[in-house]
Amino acid sequence: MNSVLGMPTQSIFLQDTLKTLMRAVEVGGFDKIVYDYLSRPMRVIAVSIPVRVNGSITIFEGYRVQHNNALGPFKGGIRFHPEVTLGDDIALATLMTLKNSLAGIPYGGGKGAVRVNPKTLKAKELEELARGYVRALYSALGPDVDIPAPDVGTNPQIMAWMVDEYSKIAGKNIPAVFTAKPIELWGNPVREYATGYGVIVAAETFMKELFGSGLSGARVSIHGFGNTGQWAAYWASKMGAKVVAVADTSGTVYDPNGIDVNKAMEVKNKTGKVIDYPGGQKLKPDDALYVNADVLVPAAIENTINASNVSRVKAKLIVEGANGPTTPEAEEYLTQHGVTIVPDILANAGGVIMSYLEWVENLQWMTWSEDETRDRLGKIMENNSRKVMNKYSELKVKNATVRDAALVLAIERVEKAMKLRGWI
Ligand SMILES: NC(=O)C1=CN([C@@H]2O[C@H](COP(=O)(O)OP(=O)(O)OC[C@H]3O[C@@H](n4cnc5c(N)ncnc54)[C@H](O)[C@@H]3O)[C@@H](O)[C@H]2O)C=CC1
Ligand SMILES: O=C(O)CCC(=O)C(=O)O
Repeated sequence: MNSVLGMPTQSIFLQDTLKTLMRAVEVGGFDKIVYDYLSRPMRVIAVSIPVRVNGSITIFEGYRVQHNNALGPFKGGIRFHPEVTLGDDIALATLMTLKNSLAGIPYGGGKGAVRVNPKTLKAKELEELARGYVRALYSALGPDVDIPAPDVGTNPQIMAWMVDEYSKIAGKNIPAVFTAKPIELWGNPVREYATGYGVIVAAETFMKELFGSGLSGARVSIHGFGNTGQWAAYWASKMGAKVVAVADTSGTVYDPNGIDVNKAMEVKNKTGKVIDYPGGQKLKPDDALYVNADVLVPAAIENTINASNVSRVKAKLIVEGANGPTTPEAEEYLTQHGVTIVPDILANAGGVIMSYLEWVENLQWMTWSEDETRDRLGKIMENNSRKVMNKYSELKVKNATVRDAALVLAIERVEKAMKLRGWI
């Protein structure tokens, strides 16, 4: 099957995700049935969404992959991207099941996608697409069924339109069905920066463990300068690191003396291009992966560090802000060369952990303060990083990776839930 409603299903990302999952199932000594469950989604819903674009109707394909709900409602973002495939969406939903399990939150995993370049749509058209997605999927969503949030190409404004559409159909306000909403519409201020913040708490914890000192004075390079990358840069700099490179599709800004992160964020939000930053050397987008840095944060998209470029990476610690940025071949090379990778399902879990806290607030119609929430999130990220490190030191398999340890912990929790439910 090459397409569903026109959306391609092929995905190197999915093949790699399944390869990595199989490896962890073997490392952890799990039964084959566990792989059989986790290597396929429980449900895939494909919908057509008609939207009037420039006066005529365009039909967009929308998807929601509900991967596994043994631990609770399906949970994960919605991606608007012109090249996303259904296979990519399945890979992302699989990672959500594992991420939510490792995070210790009461969620299964899901992910949505629409094959669209949101930058080509006018605001009204984007709103119609967001509302159309909810109308088409209404019966499959719900605060105790499936709770979406943003991912690449979506944002709090889109969540606001979505929660409004869902509430209109339901005939009452139901805030807890979407997370990462604007603050004025039942959101929590921490969610905006939660993913990047969590990446940096994980980086700090691993730096201390591996090198005996935290991020202070360390050189950090950030590839991808959207929600995850910008806030990772911000918190790295706040924790005393020197951010030497930041990159988006317009290029890399490199300054070995350190970039003014606030200025870079201001420029990016004004012109849409980080390359407009006044100062530093201007390099190609992928050069941020290769600069001299102690810590590299890939925060753009999957398959960024792969067999073709891995030998150029110089950092000794890679902290995955993006989902699936390192292919298995690249990871094997890096492991052999003494590089530690803090895997996506641990490193970028700050976003969904904060979504969970927002959901708990919404279910009770209450709010916590920003400081209280960030503190709670930081502690969860630090504890989970330590749990993974401990598991890593227990693994007796040759060439085991931190990713293996994280996945084994994640699989253990889902396996227990599936056993208790009588699924396996
Ligand atoms: N937003 C969130 O809360 C979470 C996001 N993630 C993951 O983080 C990654 C980034 O997501 P967001 O920051 O939300 O997306 P975003 O759309 O806000 O930002 C993506 C950034 O990557 C850049 N980019 C894309 N391709 C690039 C390339 N080839 N070279 C250099 N830069 C490139 C874009 O220019 C943009 O600056 C994705 O893998 C996403 O799944 C993971 C957990 C939560
Ligand atoms: O906050 C959420 O539910 C979305 C998180 C997400 O999509 C991710 O972690 O990749």
